Amino acid sequence: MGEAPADSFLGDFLNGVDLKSKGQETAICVGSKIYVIGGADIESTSLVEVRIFDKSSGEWINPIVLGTKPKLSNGHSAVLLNGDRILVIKGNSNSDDCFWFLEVGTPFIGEQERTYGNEVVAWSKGVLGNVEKPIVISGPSGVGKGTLISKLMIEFPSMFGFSVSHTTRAPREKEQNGIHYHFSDRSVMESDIKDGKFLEFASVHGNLYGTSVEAVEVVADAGKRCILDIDVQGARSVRASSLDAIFIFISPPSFEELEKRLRARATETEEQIQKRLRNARAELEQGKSAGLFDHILVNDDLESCYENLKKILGLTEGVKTARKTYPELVDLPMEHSVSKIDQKILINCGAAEYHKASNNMYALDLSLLKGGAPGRTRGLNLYVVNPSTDRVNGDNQLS
Ligand SMILES: Nc1nc2c(ncn2[C@@H]2O[C@H](COP(=O)(O)OP(=O)(O)O)[C@@H](O)[C@H]2O)c(=O)[nH]1
Ligand SMILES: Nc1ncnc2c1ncn2[C@@H]1O[C@H](COP(=O)(O)OP(=O)(O)O)[C@@H](O)[C@H]1O
Repeated sequence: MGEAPADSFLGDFLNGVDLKSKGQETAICVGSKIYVIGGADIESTSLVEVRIFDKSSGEWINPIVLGTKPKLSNGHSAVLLNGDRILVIKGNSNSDDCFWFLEVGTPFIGEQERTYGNEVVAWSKGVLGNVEKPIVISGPSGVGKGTLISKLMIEFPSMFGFSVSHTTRAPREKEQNGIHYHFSDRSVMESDIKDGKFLEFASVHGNLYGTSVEAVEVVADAGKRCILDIDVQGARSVRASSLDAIFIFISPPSFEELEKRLRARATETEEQIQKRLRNARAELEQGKSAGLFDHILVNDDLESCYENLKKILGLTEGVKTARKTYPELVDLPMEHSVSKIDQKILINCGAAEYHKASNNMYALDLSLLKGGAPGRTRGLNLYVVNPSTDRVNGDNQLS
């Protein structure tokens, strides 16, 4: 327990201005709560601390803090967005590490608070620029998901990356750890799931499978479009998550053909084949669930199914490489001020001599934000503001 922040400290935002840069600590008011963000040891670049002052009870709360915490230098600004997350802009850092989001009231936070029965906040790193939507591919065992995905990865190596799942099942002969799956102990996987490291997980054919947050984010960090090969339960969980994806269900031409393929692959014992076939019937039913899959593809002739998959993904003749271009890095100085206009944040870096005269004012456009905790927050766009015309200059977009 401690004292409430001094009135002068809170004055501005209590008058309706939710911006405050105090160097070491910022305080943002959300409803009846004040979120105080700052380094405990401001002389070092310590990990940031978050405390909450509850105005109605007059008590301090130490929340459960999820996600990777940013290291704060002793200058940062904070802005409340949409009433459910706080944008924290670090001074003295460049644009691939200066934008962070502290989620305080998003659906993810609501879910976590129900799980923990405690006040929860979560950090999500902000990333400039965008990547195309991840692709979730589901379908019964033996339908040809892996075959279709390898064809895509071979034809478009720089465009797609595979989300490497964790599983407790034993590796097949040709499978490599870290490439096809992260083969894991059940106890380790269960403990990581408890720690919030997984985007989704499910028990499939008697084993535990799951997509870690990191598995998806490393692909996007590399500027690639992520492909997830997960079962229908996993697809449902991803639908409910912050990951905005395209959902494709692969269906067999007939149940007999599915059984034939599964047997011909010769990777499972008879008992495992029987289990997979039993589960296939339920999966084929669930694949038709309203609102779950955006596309259903029948994998009869492999080549024509692959052509249809490419069409769905917009891979017409001539498209061979990723469309993403990496944003230019920008250094933000320790001293800067921020103001919010609609979905844009104006960042004024002060003295013109610090930067080139034309580059000391930026606008951060947040209108296309995507993702969020437990993953990164993407879709941030940073523009140079031209001081002579005093408007956001779209031509100078840094991405
Ligand atoms: N929910 C979920 N399902 C997964 C994940 N990884 C793989 N699966 C699914 O688990 C099922 C079994 O996969 P696997 O053991 O590789 O066998 P296969 O489908 O017969 O090749 C398939 O339906 C996969 O789509 C995951 O991370 N999460
Ligand atoms: N359209 C197809 N026609 C015939 N065989 C196929 C077709 N698609 C895939 N296969 C074969 O079926 C088996 C199962 O395919 P796989 O990609 O491993 O399925 P999944 O990943 O969905 O379990 C493999 O031996 C594969 O070569």
